[in-house]
Amino acid sequence: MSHVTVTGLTKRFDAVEAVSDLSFEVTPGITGFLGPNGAGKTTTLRILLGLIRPTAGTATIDGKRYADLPHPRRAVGAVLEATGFHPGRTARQHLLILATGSGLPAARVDEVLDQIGLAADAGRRVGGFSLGMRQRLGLAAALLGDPAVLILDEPANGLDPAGMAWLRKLLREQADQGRTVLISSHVLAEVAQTVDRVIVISGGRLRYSGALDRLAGDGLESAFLRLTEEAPR
Ligand SMILES: Nc1ncnc2c1ncn2[C@@H]1O[C@H](COP(=O)(O)OP(=O)(O)OP(=O)(O)O)[C@@H](O)[C@H]1O
Repeated sequence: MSHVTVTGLTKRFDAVEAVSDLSFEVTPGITGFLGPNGAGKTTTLRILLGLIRPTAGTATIDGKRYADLPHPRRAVGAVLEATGFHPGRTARQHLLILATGSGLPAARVDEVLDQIGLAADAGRRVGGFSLGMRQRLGLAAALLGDPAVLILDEPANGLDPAGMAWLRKLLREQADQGRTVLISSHVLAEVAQTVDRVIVISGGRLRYSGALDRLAGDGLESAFLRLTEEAPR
């Protein structure tokens, strides 16, 4: 059973403490990682994915830091904001380079293109893709290694209502297959239809971790505001 564990995590950027002694556990199913702008979500996810070092504490996937995972792309698939795609490459070329670099079979490329609904556009240059198509391509890249953990930073950005419904269905299928899915958002209402559990942070600190329906009593938006207002930094 794959799990993500954050323990006593702190990250300081000069004078700013972006994350402060943060601890939580993410288990299989879909968990929303929520907080207002600047709450520390992206910083936490970047530490989890080994892109920046914490000042203190640990963030692990199945008990291992990202850098210590023997096959990172098979353990965790991630889509962070502003994923850079070379505009001159086609979607298929892009995925093939990633697959080859990670020792994954080339056959996975067409499987994920199909799964993500980009098969018909696989030969087009990414420079001509819409934001929603880029989001799909990012997801295709995350799914290449068939990982047990998916980490998605603001995956709904750029998706129209049909795209959102499609994303919800895809993530539910992943969770139903026993995967652990963590999705960040600064809008609770945006992910409320998608998630089972939520982790709410504000000012770099944990405000809530638990079932979504325990929050829903007094309305999701007001629960979110109550949890995240007056967060001391
Ligand atoms: N590289 C950096 N250098 C300096 N400060 C940073 C850096 N990265 C993040 N911060 C600061 O850390 C805090 C948390 O930022 P972070 O991007 O983690 O928040 P977030 O919850 O992802 O916000 P958003 O919803 O707006 O994306 C902010 O005050 C931000 O300005």
